Amino acid sequence: MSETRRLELLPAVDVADGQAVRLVQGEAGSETSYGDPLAAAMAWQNAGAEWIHLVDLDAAFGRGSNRDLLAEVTGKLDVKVELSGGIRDDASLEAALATGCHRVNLGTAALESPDWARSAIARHGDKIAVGLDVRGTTLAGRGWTREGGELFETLARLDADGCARYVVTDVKKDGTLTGPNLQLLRDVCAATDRPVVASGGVSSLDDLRAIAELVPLGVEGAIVGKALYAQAFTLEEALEAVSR
Ligand SMILES: O=C(O)c1ccccc1N[C@@H]1O[C@H](COP(=O)(O)O)[C@@H](O)[C@H]1O
Repeated sequence: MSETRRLELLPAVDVADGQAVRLVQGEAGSETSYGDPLAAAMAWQNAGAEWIHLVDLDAAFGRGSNRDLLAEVTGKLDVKVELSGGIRDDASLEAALATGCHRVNLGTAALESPDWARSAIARHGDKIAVGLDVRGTTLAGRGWTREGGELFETLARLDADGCARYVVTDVKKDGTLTGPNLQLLRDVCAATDRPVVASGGVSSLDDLRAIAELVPLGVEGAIVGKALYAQAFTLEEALEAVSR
């Protein structure tokens, strides 16, 4: 008898100007600061996290880099790290992988440099995930400021290229505490046999339970950001909520 997998939770640590921040719908200037990124990541690790979703927002926006800081944070954590933001060429990819992170997310590069993304996937297999950040079914890149094609066409291309996993973010939900876009997750799971990590909008333990219901469809994990920082629930409560 096959056993249903438990939903993985990935607390998010998004870094801008050296600080852990949360944005609303990815809008530059909407950030609330939550202090030292290492302290934030350690707090989630100490609360039982198996993963940290670690994002260099300045690199994603193309306005700077927190590369050394993110490498230091990754090196000090014992849990798995999913690293993203500004990974767009061989140099940034090699630097990201050299941190010892468990995997990296490609965003803009998967939209704008399909040949390079294909080659990165071929070279690194499941060390690479692609972030599909959407408004409706229109993909967004470059700090979510530029449109990057149609979701399902891009998904088909990336599936054919062997992409191992997708991190699906509803940009309009991100940082809003208005609940995840469950239909988007169902639609993506119906279009691919690769695992999907859900991102954007989680506000409550019931939201996490609702995402956990999608595990049999292919949802593997959920990124949780604002709700944890706003103390809507604790990570311990979240882990307990998805454990059964
Ligand atoms: O996570 C955010 O809030 C966010 C906001 C605006 C842009 C990107 C954001 N996060 C993640 O950054 C990477 C994309 O970076 P790039 O395009 O590869 O440079 C992706 O994982 C987004 O989800």
